[in-house]
Amino acid sequence: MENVKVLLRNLKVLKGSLDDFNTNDVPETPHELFLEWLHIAIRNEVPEPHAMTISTVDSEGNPDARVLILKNIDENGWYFATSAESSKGKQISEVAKVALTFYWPALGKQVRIRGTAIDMGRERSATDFLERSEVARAGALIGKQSNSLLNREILDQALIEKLEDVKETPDLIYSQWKLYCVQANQVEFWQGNVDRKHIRLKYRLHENQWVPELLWP
Ligand SMILES: Cc1cc2nc3c(=O)[nH]c(=O)nc-3n(C[C@H](O)[C@H](O)[C@H](O)COP(=O)(O)O)c2cc1C
Repeated sequence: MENVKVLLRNLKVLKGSLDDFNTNDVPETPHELFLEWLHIAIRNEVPEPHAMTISTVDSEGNPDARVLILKNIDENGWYFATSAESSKGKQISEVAKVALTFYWPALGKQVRIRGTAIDMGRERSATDFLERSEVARAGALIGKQSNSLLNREILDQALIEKLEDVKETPDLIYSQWKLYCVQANQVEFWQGNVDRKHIRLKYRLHENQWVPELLWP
């Protein structure tokens, strides 16, 4: 049998010429620095640079994590949207504390955000919902995200029906769709280095001011 341990050990990480990270002159807020890094990722054609892992905990403190798409970022925080009926939706309604993780491998850059997911309310959630493609709206309108599915034919049939509904009533809104904003209290920027002198800069929110500090790698 193949020796997976050897196979894994021989895989390379943090390849190529990675950027330096000048920590002497950083923006006042992590939001601005995040945008700078996101633009670098987009310019460098990092695949799906807006994909992030969102970690939640359930009411018993058991962690959970999955990938979602970042919808927006502004001075208030990082936005994502999902179904309130899903596992993550239920977990957030019980414990609103979440973490977001971005990793852009070609750049050796990681960003870690810790904070609270705030429900943006009915109107903004509806606007986000209507900005989705027809098929994405149809999928969401079925509801039941993260519930057991008996077989794939049921999903196919439900999608056909909901797509017809969406075409007939283009402003149909799935009431359980929620847009959330993650209001951060800590944001860490990690720049990998081939010589393992990784650079870590963490912003902490202290009395409404962002305070950056370096961390040991
Ligand atoms: C690249 C990528 C993007 C995704 N984007 C979303 C998204 O924006 N919203 C969403 O609800 N699920 C998205 N998913 C699916 C989630 O990872 C997850 O499977 C689903 O939301 C159910 O999660 P839950 O059972 O923890 O609630 C995405 C998955 C991938 C791999």
